[in-house]
This record gives sequence, structure tokens and C-alpha cells, in this order.
Amino acid sequence: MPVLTQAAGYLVVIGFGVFFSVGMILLSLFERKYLGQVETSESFSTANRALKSGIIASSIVSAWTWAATLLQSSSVAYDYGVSGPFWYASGATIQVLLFAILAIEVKKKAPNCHTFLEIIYLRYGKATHLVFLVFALLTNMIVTAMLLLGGSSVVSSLTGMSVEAACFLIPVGVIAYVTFGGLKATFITDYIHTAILFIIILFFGFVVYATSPLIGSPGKMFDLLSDASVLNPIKDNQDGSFLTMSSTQGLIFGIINIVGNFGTVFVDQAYFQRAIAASPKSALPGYLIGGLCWFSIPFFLATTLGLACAALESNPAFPYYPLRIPAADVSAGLAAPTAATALLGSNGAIAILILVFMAVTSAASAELIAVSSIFTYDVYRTYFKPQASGKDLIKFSHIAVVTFGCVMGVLAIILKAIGISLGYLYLLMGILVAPAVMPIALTLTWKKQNATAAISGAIGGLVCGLAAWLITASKYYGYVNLESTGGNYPMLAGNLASLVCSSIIAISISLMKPDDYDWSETKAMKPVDEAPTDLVIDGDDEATLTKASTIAYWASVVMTIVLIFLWPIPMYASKYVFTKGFFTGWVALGFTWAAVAAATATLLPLVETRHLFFGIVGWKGAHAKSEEGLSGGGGETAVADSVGGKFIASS
Ligand SMILES: NC(N)=O
Repeated sequence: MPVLTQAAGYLVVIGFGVFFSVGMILLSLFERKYLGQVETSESFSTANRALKSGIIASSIVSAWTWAATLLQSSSVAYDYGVSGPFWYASGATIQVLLFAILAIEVKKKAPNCHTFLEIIYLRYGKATHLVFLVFALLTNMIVTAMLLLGGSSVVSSLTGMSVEAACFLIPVGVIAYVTFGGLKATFITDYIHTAILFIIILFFGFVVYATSPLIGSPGKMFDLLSDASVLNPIKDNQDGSFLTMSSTQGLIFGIINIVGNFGTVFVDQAYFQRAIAASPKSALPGYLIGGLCWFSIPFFLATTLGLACAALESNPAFPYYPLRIPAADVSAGLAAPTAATALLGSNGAIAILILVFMAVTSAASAELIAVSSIFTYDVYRTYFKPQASGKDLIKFSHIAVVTFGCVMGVLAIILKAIGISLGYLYLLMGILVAPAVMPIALTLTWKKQNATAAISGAIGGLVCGLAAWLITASKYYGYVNLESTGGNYPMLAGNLASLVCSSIIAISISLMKPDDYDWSETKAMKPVDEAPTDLVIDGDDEATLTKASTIAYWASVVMTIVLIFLWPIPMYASKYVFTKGFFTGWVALGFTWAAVAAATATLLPLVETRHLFFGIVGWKGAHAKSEEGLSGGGGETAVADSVGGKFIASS
């Protein structure tokens, strides 16, 4: 039974949509009238390539916080215990950290590009471009479908609103503010969404581990989970316990998660877009800070609500009491909303509704603008109107945003109708998009990869992944249907085959006939509009980027090794079951990490943009000071507005 009324559902979905859209329209008018800024196609899709690390980090956190980040992470906490949140978080953080390497390569090798597909086109030509165009759009469609599936499940289960209405209404507000504000709009709303997300996550942490009469402390949670481990022991966990990292199914989920998220970072234009929008100095810190802040979101929220769902099952306040939550609802992502409702009734339901809505809309805005850039630069300008003016491109960008938003509403409804849940799509995504990961990474980092290798790697990897997935389902279960193909073992086989086979094929074919590419064409790309955006990588920038590149390789690789080997594997292998003291420390770590991440993601962008506010009120001292260290198109005196990425010429 829904705990909230349909009216509450419509109020959140339509009310927030209208609020952000009106806010964005007013901001655009303010900029035009008082700051003399004009929207150009460059600003729409690159935010003028001048953003600083704080706003890049906050926008990465918000683009990477999907419905699944909150819902699927809590479902795996419910299914596998404490290892679920850990593997969700670490298995999706390392890709953002490692992407810092590609972000810097984009800055060095194609400083004026708009999409990663433009680099592929210039390096390999049309056939390869078309293949990766399909993979890129498939990635955006899968991610957006997951956002709508997760968002609509939560809205409909908590308020009774129809799934169809939710699938259409959730994107409407996002379409409106993205159309008005472009990439800049997504950065501003990303920031606001991120702040709200962290507040609600910390609020739930505080309730569960400090104030709730049902749980109220890590010690009580430990006791309840110990009881739950006896009542409903977890298959393949040490002692059936919720309180151990020694969980075989948790580990398998972790591996699937790692592969799938390589696909949805490295093949998603949204992450290249943030690298493109960053100033040369900001790309590396932006990705590293963003990745580390994001870790705390699934880790702490799922350690809070996912575990609370398991802990409260034997309490009459549990919405399904005396039954367990059905597997289909867990796969639909309803463990977290169920726990929130058990803990706080309708207030908990409202909090989780807003939390999920914020996550869905901010990640959807990143996807919308990414798809719009791909359609504008890689379809319209490349194949239909190479001489398109900036105005043409802007018009087409707007059309692409609206069209993609509507198409995705329909796709989500179709997926729901055929029984594909958020959890199923989450495990499947790597099989479909991870084959493109290695060829894309090598395009920017390895001069020897040739076009045949890139295409064969991606297509060959996909064929191997699909074959491994379906054959394993058939052999392991004896039949092939939604249930068997959604099992952990078929998904594991398919995901690994997609990533590993594509990498082997791309590298082997390149070594047979190595290319010797020097990226001169991609370095020579020019921006479209006559705006101060032609990013010239000067001597200083070149040195900064070379240094950043070395740091990126070391920092991201070391953090990756810590997050997926040094921390979890000894805990898995030793079969350690947490004591009450250890669990308390584990929760304290999650809480502290989330609090530090919240402070970083919300305060750093403000500190970095203080000059904007001082500039607006005319404080010349701050204005002048803030010019130091900012990239400013050809050395002219300019102040980069880190929020909007606009340049405000100083008088
Ligand atoms: N962004 C993810 N994988 O939650």
C-alpha cells in the first residue's frame, strides 16, 4: 500500500520540475541582461571549458549518482549484507578515478573537441565513428532507462502514481531546464541536487544510527543483523552472516559491478563532457575528488537503509510484516524505500522520494546534454550539415534534448512492460557497453591502435559477451528466460567476456599492424562559435598537463588497487565476521566519509566561485585577485565564472 497520496507524488515530480525550470529561465535572463552573456553552441555543450575542480567534482558526484546508486546498493546490502554496499561503492568509484587519466589525455590531445566521438572520427574515419556512435547512444539509453525505471518504481510504490505517468513526468522538468540552460544548467542544478542528496543521506544516517527508537545505534543494528543472520542466513556468506565481507555472491556482484561501470563511465559522453568543460588545471583534481566523494553515497546510504531493511523485517513496523520483502521488489530497488517507511512512516517516504527524485533528475540532465551533444556534433554536423553555424547547432541541440527525453519515457515504459527491472538492467549493462571500453581508452592513450582493431574489439567483445551470458544461463539453469539470464553466474560470465575479449582482440589486431598516430588532427580542432573559447594549450598548460598525467596514472591506479584488492580481499579471504566494535567502527567510517564528502562537494565550488559573487557586487579587489590562475582565452583579462563557465570581460 502506498504510504503517500498520489497528490504528493505529483507535487514532488511536477513541483520540483517547475521550480528548477523557472529558476534556470530566470538565471539565463539575469545573465543576458546584467552580465551581457549570450548563449553560444560552445557554451551550451562545453560551458566554455573553464570550470574549476570543485564544480567538476560536484557535477561528477551528481551525474554518477543514479537511482541505482541509492536503490540497487541498498538491495545488495539486503541481499549480501555489509559486503554489498562496499562492492557497490568501490566497484563504481575506481572507474571515475581512472577516468582522470582519459580526462587529461582529452585536454592534451583534443582541447577543443565537444565529444569523444569527434576524436574517433578524426583518428579512424567514418566506419569506426558509426560503430562507437551506436555504443555511445546505447550507453546513454541504458543509463537513462535505469534512471526512469528506478525513479518510477519508487514514485509509484510510495504514492500510487502510475508508472507510465512517472516515466513521462520525471524527464519533463529536466528537459525544460536543460533546454534553457545547456551544460551550464546541469552544473548549477547538479550542485543544488548534490547538496540536497548529502543532507538527506546524512539525515538517514543520523536517524538509523542515533535517534530511531527501532534501531538508534550501531550496536542495536549489529544485534538485529545478528538475529536476522540466524533467521534468514545469506547463502554463500561466512556463517550466513550479514556482518561479513566473506560473501561469495557479494564478490560476484562486485566483479559484475566493476565491469558494468567501466562501460557506463568510459563509453558515456557525460564524463568526457565534464573533462571537456574543465579548465586544464582542474580536470585531474575534479575527477579524483569527485570519485572519492561519490564513494560515500552508496557505501553509507546502503550501510544505513539497505541493512536497516534486513534488520527491521521482524518488526511489526516493517511494511511487509510478517513477510519478507519479495525478491521482485528488491530487484525493483524497493529495499531502501521500505526501510525509510518502516523507520519514519510518511516522513521517511517523502525523504526517500525527494532523494531519488534529485538523483534521477540530475543524472538524467547529464545524459540529456550528452546525447544532445552527440546528435549535434556527431550526427547533424558530421553527416548532415558540416557548415552548420553556431545558431543551427544550438537549435538542433534543443530539438535533440526534447526528442531524447520523450523517447526515453516510452522506452522505460516498454522495458517495464516486458518485466525488465532496474536490478536486471544494472547487471546487464556491462555486457552491452563494456566491449567499447578498451578501444576508447586506447584511442586516447595508445598510438598503435588501428581502426580495424577498434571496431573488431568492440563488436567481437559484444558477440563474446552475449554468447557467454546466454550459454552460461542455459547450461547452469537448463533454460533461457528473464530469470535465468538475470542470475549472478550468467551475468558474471557475460560481463567478463565482454571486457576481456574486446581488450584482447583490440590489442592483438593492433600489434599485428600497428598504427603510428600522433593526434595532430585532433589537436588542430577548432571551436564553432566566434567566442573566447579557442582553448590554446600553452607552455604552462602543457607542463601542468604532463605533470597531471603522471599523477593521474599513479593516484588512480594506487587508489584502485586499495579499493578493489588491498581493502576487501583480505577481509574476504580471512572469513572474518564483524564484532560489534568493528561494525561500530565501520559505520563511523561511513558516516565520517559521507560528512567530509558533503562538505567538500558543497563548499569547494562556493570557495572557488566567490569571485563571481564579489564581482557581481563590484568588489574590485576580490575580482582582480580571482583572475590569478584562471584560464582565460588567449591571455586577455577575464574572469571565468566557474558556475556558468562564462567569461566576463573585466572593464
Ligand atoms: N553510478 C552508479 N553505478 O551508481
